Amino acid sequence: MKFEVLTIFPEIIECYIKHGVLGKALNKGIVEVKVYNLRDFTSDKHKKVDDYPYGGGAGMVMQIEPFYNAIMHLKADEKPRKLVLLSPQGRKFTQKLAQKFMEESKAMVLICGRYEGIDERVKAFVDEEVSIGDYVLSGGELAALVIIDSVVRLIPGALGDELSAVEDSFMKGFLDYPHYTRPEDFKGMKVPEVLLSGDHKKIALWRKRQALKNTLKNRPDLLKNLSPEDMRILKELC
Ligand SMILES: COc1cc(COC(=O)c2cn[nH]c2)cc(-c2cccnc2)c1
Repeated sequence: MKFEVLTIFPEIIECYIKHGVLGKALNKGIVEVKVYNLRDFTSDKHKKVDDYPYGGGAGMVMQIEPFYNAIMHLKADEKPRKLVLLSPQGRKFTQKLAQKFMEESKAMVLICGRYEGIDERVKAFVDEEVSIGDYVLSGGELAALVIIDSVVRLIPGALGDELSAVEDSFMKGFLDYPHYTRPEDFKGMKVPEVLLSGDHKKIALWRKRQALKNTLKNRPDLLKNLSPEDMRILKELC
């Protein structure tokens, strides 16, 4: 899978992708990330990318020309790609959408805005407008990294044998169970006995109960389409 990122701060993306799971996936050749500086697609000596908003108002708006020039440059190879604009106004990004992007897109262009936003006419060249949450960031770069990270984790082989995205809690429709590791007793805070029992059936049941308990407490909105067994456990918790 290939990600092409349009941004005025390429170093934000380049720094992050060298580390962890993404770094390994890049080294394995499972994913490719190319970052383009929008200032390289300007036509003035000051490499201007923003201007005052028509109609007045606070702040600056990013101009269409650098985005247009960059998108036309990418499209010159005539390869299919999904163009995604990161914005607070976009449709909500979820694990389900990450799965859809991984399954359907061989290449994605992630378009990062800053300032008060970008010229609305850029959207004529975009396939999707996506938000990672109900808050305003200083720029789309963090949102682009969230999308790259969550989609790459789903690519078969990206996580290696030790991890599996399929096991990720959101893939199962609820929050994760608690995790513990050594020491068994930290200043009197002990690891739950069941996890030391070696009884894998009991451990699995305990983990399911804990996951449902956490989900009921923090994200009841996720509790739908439960299996009869999960519903039974949930009823015990209520
Ligand atoms: C493309 O237009 C944008 C993009 C961004 C950066 O992205 C996010 O904030 C984001 C992406 N997913 N969830 C949030 C921010 C603004 C913006 C800034 C100030 C006031 N109002 C809007 C505009």
